[in-house]
Amino acid sequence: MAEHRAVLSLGSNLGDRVATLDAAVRALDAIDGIRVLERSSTWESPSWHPDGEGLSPDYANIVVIVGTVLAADDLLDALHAVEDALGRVREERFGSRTIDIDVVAIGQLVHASDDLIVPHPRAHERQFVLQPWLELDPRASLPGHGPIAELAEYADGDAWRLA
Ligand SMILES: Nc1ncnc2c1ncn2[C@@H]1O[C@H](COP(=O)(O)OP(=O)(O)OP(=O)(O)O)[C@@H](O)[C@H]1O
Ligand SMILES: Nc1nc2c(c(=O)[nH]1)N=C(CO)CN2
Repeated sequence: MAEHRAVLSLGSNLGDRVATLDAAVRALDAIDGIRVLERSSTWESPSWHPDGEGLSPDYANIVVIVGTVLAADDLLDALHAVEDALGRVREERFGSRTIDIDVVAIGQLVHASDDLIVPHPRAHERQFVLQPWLELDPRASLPGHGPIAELAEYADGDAWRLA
């Protein structure tokens, strides 16, 4: 399969957040079929949860752009393997975690299987995704939602550069 570009969002709000993000980027790059092409700086934001913001420790988030020859569902499996290797425990939905890796977009693909929805259904409203992504690719657009520069003007919440 030809290589395509995928946008990934990585987040951590437990332990040494930046060290975990660094380890996740290295682990992604080490996978056969995935190459890390670009990495944003680290952004911090209050934890988002459907019940309210700031109920758990602040997150550190980055966006990474990878080139991959993996099919969408295989890419998700590879991300889960990295999460598992870095000690993620799957507990409650939207709960605290050492590492979370989401597929934000794969080129202009629109895809929905039982396990994977692309674009990510909440990415367009998350500053902790839009701000680091804007840093890497200010002209990017999210299929079905439009230019991320416009989405960032309306998205709720706050995110600030950590490093
Ligand atoms: N674009 C996507 N990226 C990652 N996981 C996805 C995506 N679409 C669907 N999923 C599914 O969502 C399930 C739950 O993922 P996860 O635990 O990361 O959710 P969450 O991080 O709590 O919430 P959110 O997805 O809002 O960040 C995964 O097992 C996966 O099958
Ligand atoms: N700020 C922020 N909040 C979150 C994040 C995240 O990456 N950043 N991930 C979550 C996983 O469901 C839930 N809440």
